[in-house]
Amino acid sequence: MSAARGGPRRGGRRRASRIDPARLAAYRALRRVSGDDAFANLTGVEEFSRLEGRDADFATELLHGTCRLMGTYDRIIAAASGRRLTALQPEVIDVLRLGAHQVFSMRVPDHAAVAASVDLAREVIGERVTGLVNAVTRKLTKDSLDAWTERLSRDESVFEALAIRHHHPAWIVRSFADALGVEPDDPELAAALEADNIAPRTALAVRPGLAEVDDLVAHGAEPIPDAPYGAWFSGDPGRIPEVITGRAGVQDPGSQRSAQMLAEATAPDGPWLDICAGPGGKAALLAGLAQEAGTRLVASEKAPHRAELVRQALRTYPTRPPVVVADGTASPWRAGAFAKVMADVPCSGLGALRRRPEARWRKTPEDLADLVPLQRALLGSALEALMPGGIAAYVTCSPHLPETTGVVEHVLGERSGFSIEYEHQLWPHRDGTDAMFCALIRREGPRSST
Ligand SMILES: C[S@@+](CC[C@H](N)C(=O)[O-])C[C@H]1O[C@@H](n2cnc3c(N)ncnc32)[C@H](O)[C@@H]1O
Repeated sequence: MSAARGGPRRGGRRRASRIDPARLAAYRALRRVSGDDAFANLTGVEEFSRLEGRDADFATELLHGTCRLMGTYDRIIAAASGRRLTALQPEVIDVLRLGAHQVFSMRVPDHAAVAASVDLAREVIGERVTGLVNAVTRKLTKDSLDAWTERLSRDESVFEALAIRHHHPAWIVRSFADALGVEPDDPELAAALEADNIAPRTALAVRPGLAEVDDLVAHGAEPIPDAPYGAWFSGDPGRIPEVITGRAGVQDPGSQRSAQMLAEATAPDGPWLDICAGPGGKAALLAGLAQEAGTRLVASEKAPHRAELVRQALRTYPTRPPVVVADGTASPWRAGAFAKVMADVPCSGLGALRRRPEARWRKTPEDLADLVPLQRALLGSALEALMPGGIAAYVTCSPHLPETTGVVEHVLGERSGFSIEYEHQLWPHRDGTDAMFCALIRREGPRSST
């Protein structure tokens, strides 16, 4: 049995435990994700540090895949067990979730997935639950994932059915349909949802003036079309000298594009401001572009520890841009002092679901209740900081209309003398980027070109 098909190799020696280390580590990590609200990416790194090669790959796929499809697996487990999920012990649910992922989405033979789930249950919970785990996991193997989701979605509303088939909560399906402006039966909606089910490639961005894309290509990276500062990279970016020395960093091409759009817009002479700079990805790109344009960037961030990350991101520029700790909603800058302002506001993060396996199941529409007023206040403050003729970028890593065009319309509706010069929503399935929203908003006045 190959490791790819049957799971990780157990080695020839007899073990005290029948559980292979990869499944056990994946279970421990999943307990932290589902029980303690830990992040799967970070937890995986910690829990799998002692695993090597195939074991590490197997555990990572098992944890991330399980987290990504968790809501769907939960519905199937409830149906297969004939009980509400809340009637099951949390530890049992996690064993069954891992079993479901092996049965439905990994090349593990059914008998191996069932046996491994029963062994795991015995080891981490006790003999008394092995009968239940055996019966439910066996039942899962009776049908494919598609057959299960078709059956479970049959009597559901159109959005609920799409949610089950494409592994998202229904409110996010609705949100994407609204943002795309499509009916639920439009194939583009399915494509947008499916794009979230595929982990993105790692993208790097050089700091302008400190490194060239060719420097990254020399280490095996691949230039990204239409991203003058970006390159795709397979492998550990932490091993690239340009990343180690702060001359390049990891950054999605959608983020790169929003910084580039602001930098390339015409504006009067004057300094640039980033009012929500932490951890410093866009500030690092803007700082180099500002220097090339003969001006300087001021980076501002409310959280002191995130301001420190911005300082780290900017450390390699010979003329270090100032980093200040400030609440952007309190308009701490002199009104009209800046030619360009980046407002990359805190948001729901619905545009980066493909990056964080568990995120979609944690977010709720209620999260927006606090975010939208904050986003409005930050954009209002960004606009006040603009000099006549200056331009601001309002950016979210979300396509959710209330926090994208909804905020822009609200804020511009409250004041005169500003106009939208550009508005664009990127999508993973269309653009290969995170679903970043960017609006460029101009303050009326003369705009001599920089
Ligand atoms: C989406 S992140 C910015 C990402 C950053 N621009 C980058 O590219 O790395 C939003 C940031 O806004 C900060 N923030 C939240 N409330 C703020 C406020 N009232 N004033 C300034 N920054 C704030 C958060 O701490 C967070 O670092």
